[in-house]
Amino acid sequence: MRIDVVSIFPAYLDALQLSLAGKAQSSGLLTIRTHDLRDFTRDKHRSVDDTPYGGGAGMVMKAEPWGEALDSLASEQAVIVVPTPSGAPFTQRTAERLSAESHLVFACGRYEGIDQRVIDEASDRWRVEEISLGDFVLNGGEVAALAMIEAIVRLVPGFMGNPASLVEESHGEDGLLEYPVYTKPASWRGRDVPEVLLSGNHAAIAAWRREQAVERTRRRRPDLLS
Ligand SMILES: OB(O)c1ccc2cc[nH]c2c1
Repeated sequence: MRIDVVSIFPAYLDALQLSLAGKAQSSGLLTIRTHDLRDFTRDKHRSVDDTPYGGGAGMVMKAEPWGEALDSLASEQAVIVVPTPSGAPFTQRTAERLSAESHLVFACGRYEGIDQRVIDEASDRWRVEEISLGDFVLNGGEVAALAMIEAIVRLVPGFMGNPASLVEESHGEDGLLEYPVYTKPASWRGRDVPEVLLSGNHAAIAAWRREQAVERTRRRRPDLLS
């Protein structure tokens, strides 16, 4: 999988070179490249924003540099992912679906957003997905892109050292939250690990974990059970 990220703050995405993402890149499983939108400007001031038509507070990202950036970076099969508070919710299903793509281009907006004509023109040429990380507003798309990319790449076959660790995660196929987990010591500050987990009775452990997952989901996310 190839991922390109375009931003006026490309250093925000340096974290992607760490941990698993870095390893996957050295193994050739994954190629992640970040790009400075200002490198696609043509004026001496390297302008990326201007005042909004119709008035209003803040600035809007200019169409020209974005058009040049997407022309240069997006392959025919690319999916252009635009993090935005006005997008469709990003869920584990979204991550699963995008993890099967060969090329993702993340367009990280700032200010009041990107000139709508960029999205409209791109939509005539590539698949474009405007996606929200959640019902809150960040100052730009970079943090959302970091979160989405991590959720996506960990699902790419061969990325995770132990694929089995993906099976019983929150928001997995059963739609439940993860059960509570414990490790040594068996007693800590007067709190003991649940007996069943020390029993060696795998059927009983599985049943307890399922029960805990359902109960946790019912308490914290009843919407997932409806
Ligand atoms: O909350 B967000 O995901 C988000 C994404 C993009 C921009 C651009 C300006 N503010 C933004 C917020």
